[in-house]
Amino acid sequence: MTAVLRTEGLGKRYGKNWALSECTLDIPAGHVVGLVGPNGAGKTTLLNMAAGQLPPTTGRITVLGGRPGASPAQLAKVGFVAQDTPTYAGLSVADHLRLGARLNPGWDDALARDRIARLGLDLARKAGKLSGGQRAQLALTLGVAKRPELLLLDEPVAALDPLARREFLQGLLEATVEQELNVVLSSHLVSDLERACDFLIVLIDSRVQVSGEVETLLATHHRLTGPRRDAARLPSSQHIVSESHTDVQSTFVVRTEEPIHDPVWTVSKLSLEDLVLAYLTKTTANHRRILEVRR
Ligand SMILES: Nc1ncnc2c1ncn2[C@@H]1O[C@H](COP(=O)(O)OP(=O)(O)OP(=O)(O)O)[C@@H](O)[C@H]1O
Repeated sequence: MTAVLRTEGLGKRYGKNWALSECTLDIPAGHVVGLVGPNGAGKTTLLNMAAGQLPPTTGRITVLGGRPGASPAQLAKVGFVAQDTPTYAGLSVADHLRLGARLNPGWDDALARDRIARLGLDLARKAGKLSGGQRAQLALTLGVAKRPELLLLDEPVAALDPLARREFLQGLLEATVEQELNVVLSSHLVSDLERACDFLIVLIDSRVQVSGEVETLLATHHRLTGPRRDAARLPSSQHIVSESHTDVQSTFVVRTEEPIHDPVWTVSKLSLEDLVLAYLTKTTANHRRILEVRR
């Protein structure tokens, strides 16, 4: 099966700074993928490259088997809703639908109108007069009605209130099932992604820290709590994601395919949020170490 998104050593540099580096990913079809990371992690950069709006500095990227933005057919396969919910302030909701119909060969007008009606949006209202959340919903409608095979959404729920967030993500889930749509959506909040996504990419400081199916990630990451122990004493099959110690106690988050038999540990499961936080903690600790060495 063709991968939805495949990257190999992908990187983007602005001047001396890498916005994304050494990014290697293989996302199979049939997923709602959450791309999570703090501000400035490189999420938008990756999505822009997948949409064909930004050329890579290094490496390779293919989307649905093709080069992003390489042809009208490739462009038609990918829907992209950028971070600032791109709509035209002076155009009405109906104008946006007409524009969508004119620009997209696979436009599904019935789907678009049905969605707008369900959202209770007034067709005559100018986009500039909609609330931020309503504009986000309009932008999503335009993305979905294009009937792409892959929909890329950059922070789609950032402007929405909690109820609208839930409705938006629910609507997205329905669309993915009804239309066999693949989705990659970014957020810096794991809680947004927890309900909607079944595949996760954690991007921190321009690098992919971990990626995989949520179920597999949760099954292979564990928290170990027990008497104080040095990290060097953990078996090599246990990859340490984060660690913290008091005088008497140690807590590790480890990634391992192997069962954990050592009786000194109390082993507990992680939530998706715990898992992401563990990677964040690791990166912050590394940062501190680098700064200390430089001083
Ligand atoms: N056009 C640009 N010129 C220079 N630097 C840029 C440019 N675009 C992005 N960057 C830098 O690249 C890094 C990654 O930015 P990016 O927008 O991809 O992050 P992000 O994860 O989407 O962040 P956010 O959650 O804040 O939107 C940041 O350090 C940013 O300052």
